[in-house]
Amino acid sequence: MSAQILDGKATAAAIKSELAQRVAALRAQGVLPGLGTVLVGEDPGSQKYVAGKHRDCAQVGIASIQRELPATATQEEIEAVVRELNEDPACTGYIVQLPLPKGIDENRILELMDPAKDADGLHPANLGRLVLNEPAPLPCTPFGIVTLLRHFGVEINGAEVVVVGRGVTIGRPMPLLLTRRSENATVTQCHTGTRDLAAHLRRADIIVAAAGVPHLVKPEDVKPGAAVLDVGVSRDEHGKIVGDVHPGVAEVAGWISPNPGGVGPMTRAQLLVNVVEAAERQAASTA
Ligand SMILES: Nc1nc2c(c(=O)[nH]1)N[C@@H](CN(C=O)c1ccc(C(=O)N[C@@H](CCC(=O)O)C(=O)O)cc1)CN2
Repeated sequence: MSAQILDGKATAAAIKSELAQRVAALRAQGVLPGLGTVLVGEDPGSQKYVAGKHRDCAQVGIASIQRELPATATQEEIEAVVRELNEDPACTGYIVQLPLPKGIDENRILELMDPAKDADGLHPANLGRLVLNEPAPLPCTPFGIVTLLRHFGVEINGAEVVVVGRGVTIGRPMPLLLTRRSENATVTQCHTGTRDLAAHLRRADIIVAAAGVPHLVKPEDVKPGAAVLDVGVSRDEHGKIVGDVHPGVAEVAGWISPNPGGVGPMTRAQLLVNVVEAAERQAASTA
């Protein structure tokens, strides 16, 4: 039997149509949410993701502010753009597209952002608030995964979840979201140093595969009926996406997120949620 599809594209469309109404309400109060993006370099994947973010903004009525720098940009030049967006009143939230080119101190750039405008939830103060269980913008991909699972009624409460990966955008924050009382999952974090990944995967009710290793999760390593989220993005020689999950997993799993069309569109939708919520907070504080 084939797994049910965790359709991120359709779920994101529903989120965006609800957001369009909230943006219209903000505009009626004279508040115009504006998303800024900082893109450094010419990585085709990053260019595509940023373009998608601005397409989404246009759909829901959020203004777009785009800053692009060449791959040769210095730390100081990137920091100058970050300082400018911190001060720009038209920019109510923004992101710095990651990864930044080699040699750039990414953490220093994230630290420089105004945490009140951090639409990615990656500023150290916001990650700290997540650890402390305080309200904060949530990192978009983990937030999108939780929303997707909830939307399709996949049981998270009490589930054994295995997260594969330890990067700052997904692997590190994902267990923080899943172990909140509202989600109540038990999480095992695996990574390239994990000795017997298959043994962990076989016990999981939910697998979040975010290692960037093509077809790392194989059908024989998945518990029948498990929910499997494919976050990995590698490319074949034609530029086509190859995920972390082997296609044969669809015959064993109970739920599977397509890739593309699963977690990617949810990442973008949750970014807009963060932008709208920040604008709503700003509107409330000036009312
Ligand atoms: N500042 C950030 N940088 C990065 C993040 C992030 O959350 N914040 N996450 C990833 C990339 N990412 C977001 O920027 C992202 C990945 C994928 C998609 C997406 O819509 N994918 C489509 C397929 C697009 C394609 O064909 O390549 C899909 O899955 O259907 C959007 C955003 C790293 N950097």
